[in-house]
Amino acid sequence: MKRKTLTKRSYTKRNRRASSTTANMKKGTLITHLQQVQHHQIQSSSATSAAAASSSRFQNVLDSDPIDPQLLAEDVDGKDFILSQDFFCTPDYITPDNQNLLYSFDCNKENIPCPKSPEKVNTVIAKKLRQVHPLSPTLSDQQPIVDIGKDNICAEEMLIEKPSTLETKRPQNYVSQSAVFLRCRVMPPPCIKNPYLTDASEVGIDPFGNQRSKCAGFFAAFAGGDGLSRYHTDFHEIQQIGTGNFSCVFKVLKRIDGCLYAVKHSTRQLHQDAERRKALMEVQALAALGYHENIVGYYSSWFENEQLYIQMELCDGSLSINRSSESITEGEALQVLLQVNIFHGPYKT
Ligand SMILES: Nc1ncnc2c1ncn2[C@@H]1O[C@H](COP(=O)(O)OP(=O)(O)OP(=O)(O)O)[C@@H](O)[C@H]1O
Repeated sequence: MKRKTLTKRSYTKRNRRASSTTANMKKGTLITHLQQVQHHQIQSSSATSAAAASSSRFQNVLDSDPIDPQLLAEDVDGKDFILSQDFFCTPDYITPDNQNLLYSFDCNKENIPCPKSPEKVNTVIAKKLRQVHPLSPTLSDQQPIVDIGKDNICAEEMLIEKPSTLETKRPQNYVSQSAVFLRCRVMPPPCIKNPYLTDASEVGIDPFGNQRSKCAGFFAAFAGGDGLSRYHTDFHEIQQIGTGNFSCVFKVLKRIDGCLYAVKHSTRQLHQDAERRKALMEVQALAALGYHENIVGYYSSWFENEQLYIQMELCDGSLSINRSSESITEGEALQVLLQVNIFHGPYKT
């Protein structure tokens, strides 16, 4: 950062040129420079009081302690000598950033009209939208209106229209900010390919498929009444792999971790508390059992659209015994019995 021998009130063009010259002078020309400055300060009829004081201080220094120009020239010669404000007893001012403004500002003139502050613009102000967490408690419908294109929900590029007294009319094509955030919240993320799974590619799904780019159409197909679907937000449904008495089971890809799971959900809506509690028993049993190689793994469960969803480990092949025509060996039969027995108590040999 440049430092200059610039007093606060010496913003005249002439003083600035002198100061600038001083700042640029670094080596071996001290005497010449001091004489020039002294001459300039004395001759200048338009010098300010601060400049005059500075000049007289400088004069005092020269008068009280005369310097042999020859000695000083020898001293200085060959050495880096920075002329600092310490020598001139002027304060250290850091170069202002907006010097252009100062150049055009002549402090010698009195009654300078104060520059007008920019008038408050009453028109629409375009502003970059701050990224706010969708669940932020500060969100409300009272916040500025967001104008977006139909399919463009990229929050950073959205323009906020500030309420204006002149513009009482809302544009036709607007949605509230909270609605936009809600829409962003439920937009499903891309399916991520899990690099730790060697057979992940066999799923055959474009992990960054086009489903996320057109969320409006996407949710029209899936969402329940409230437009939210955890199932479709978190999972990509691949195919149905089984049906039970009261449920159906789907092979799904979890978008965030790129792994395959089975999600089972009840086929009908569970309106009554008693129905829900009964359905939950399966979940609670699975959760309580914990991990066992012979028990299907349990991950999570939730109610959605009054249906119970259970996310489970995806088992190879079908658990249904639909091989009635095929004979099973005694060993296989024992294995099945063993696995079934786990649900009723520890197997003892
Ligand atoms: N985790 C899983 N992995 C692979 N396939 C599964 C899984 N869970 C269930 N299935 C398939 O879905 C079918 C039905 O599932 P499930 O056996 O849990 O239903 P159910 O208990 O018979 O039905 P309900 O719970 O409605 O009485 C199974 O026979 C099996 O083919």
